[in-house]
Amino acid sequence: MTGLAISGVTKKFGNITAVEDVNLTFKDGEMVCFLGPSGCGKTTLLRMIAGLEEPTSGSITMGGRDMTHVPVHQREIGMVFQSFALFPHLTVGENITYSMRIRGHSRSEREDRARELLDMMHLPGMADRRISQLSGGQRQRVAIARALALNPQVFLLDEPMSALDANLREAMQIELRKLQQELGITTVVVTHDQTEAMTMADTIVVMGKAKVLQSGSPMEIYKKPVDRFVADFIGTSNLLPARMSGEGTAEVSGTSLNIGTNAHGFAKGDEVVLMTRPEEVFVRPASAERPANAVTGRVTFVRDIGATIEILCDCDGHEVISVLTPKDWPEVEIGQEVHIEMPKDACSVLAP
Ligand SMILES: Nc1ncnc2c1ncn2[C@@H]1O[C@H](COP(=O)(O)OP(=O)(O)OP(=O)(O)O)[C@@H](O)[C@H]1O
Repeated sequence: MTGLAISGVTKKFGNITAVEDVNLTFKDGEMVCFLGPSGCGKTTLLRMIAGLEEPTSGSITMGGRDMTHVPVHQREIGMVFQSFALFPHLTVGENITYSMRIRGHSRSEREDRARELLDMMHLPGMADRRISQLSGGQRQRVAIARALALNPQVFLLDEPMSALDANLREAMQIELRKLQQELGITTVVVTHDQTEAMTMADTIVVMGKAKVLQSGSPMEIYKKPVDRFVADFIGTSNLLPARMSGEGTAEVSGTSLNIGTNAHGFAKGDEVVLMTRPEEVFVRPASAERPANAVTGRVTFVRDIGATIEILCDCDGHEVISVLTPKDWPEVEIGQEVHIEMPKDACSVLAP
C-alpha cells in the first residue's frame, strides 16, 4: 500500500528551476536510486517526497493518498541524511528512539525497540555508548536504525555513503541492499555514484538539469541508454560518430556495420553515434581473418589487471576500449593494426 507516485512535480527556488515536470511511479518494496551530477535536483526531489520542501506544482501520493501538502511528521517516512545528523548529547539508544519519545512511547518500549534495531544493524549492546565513541560506519548504522524506529512506509537516504571510506562504502552498499530486501520497505537513495546505484537499485532514475532523462533497471540503462549523457554517466562506453546507411546498417569510418534493429527512430543519412560497451567488443590482429562486423584501429595501450585485460585502440581519431578476460587475449602489441569486432547486438545508436 506504499506505492509512491510523483506526478508533474516542479520545484522552483526564485528563478532557479531545481526540478522540472518529474513523473515517476514506484512499486511497493522497490529500491530506487536517483542518480545524476551535482546540482541536477536529486536532493530537492527527495526532500519533496519527505515533506521538507513543497512542490511549486504537481503532486506526490503514497498508497493512493495525496501527500503533497502533508507535513513531514505525518508522512511515515524514515530519512538518513548525508551527515547522519545524530544528536551528540544523546546516547546511541536515545538517538535511535528519539522519534518514539516525541510520540509518547514508554521507556520499556523504546529500550526493546533500540535493542531490536541494534541487533539488526550488527551493533548489539551499544545502546549506552556516546555518538563520539563510534566509528563512521557505526554512526551510519545508528542513523539507519533511527530512521527505521517507527516502521516507516518509505525510507529515504541522501548520499548515505559519502562520509565513509571506499572499502566501507562498498560493504555498506551490499548490507543496506540486503537489509532493504529483508524489510521489503520502499526505499529511495540519492547518489552521484553509478556503482552504488548499480549495486543497490531495482530502478535507477538518471537525472540531468532538473529533469528525469531515463528510468529503468540497472541493466536496461546500461544496455540501452537513451542518449550520450546517460551512456557516459553509467559505465564506460565507446562512442563513434556514424551515419545511417540503410535499414539496420550504419557507416563508421568508411565501414558499413550491421546494427540489427537497434536504430529505431533514425533514417538513412542521419548522423548518429554508435555506442558499444567495452566488454562487448573484441580485438583481433589485422593479420587474422577480418570478423564480419568490424572496424579497423591501432592499439595505443594495454592494461593487464589480472582478472581482465583492457586494450585501448585508436579508431580514426576516436578511442575504443575493449575489456577482455585473459582467455580471449588476442596477443596484440601497442602500435599494432587490429580489427575491432562490434557484434550487431552490442551496437546501440544514439543521437549525436
Ligand atoms: N533552498 C534552495 N534555495 C535556492 N536554490 C536551491 C535550494 N536548494 C537547491 N537549490 C538549487 O537547486 C538546484 C538543485 O539542487 P539539488 O541540491 O537538488 O541538487 P543535487 O542533484 O542534489 O546536487 P548535489 O549532488 O550537489 O547535492 C541547484 O541549482 C541548487 O543550487
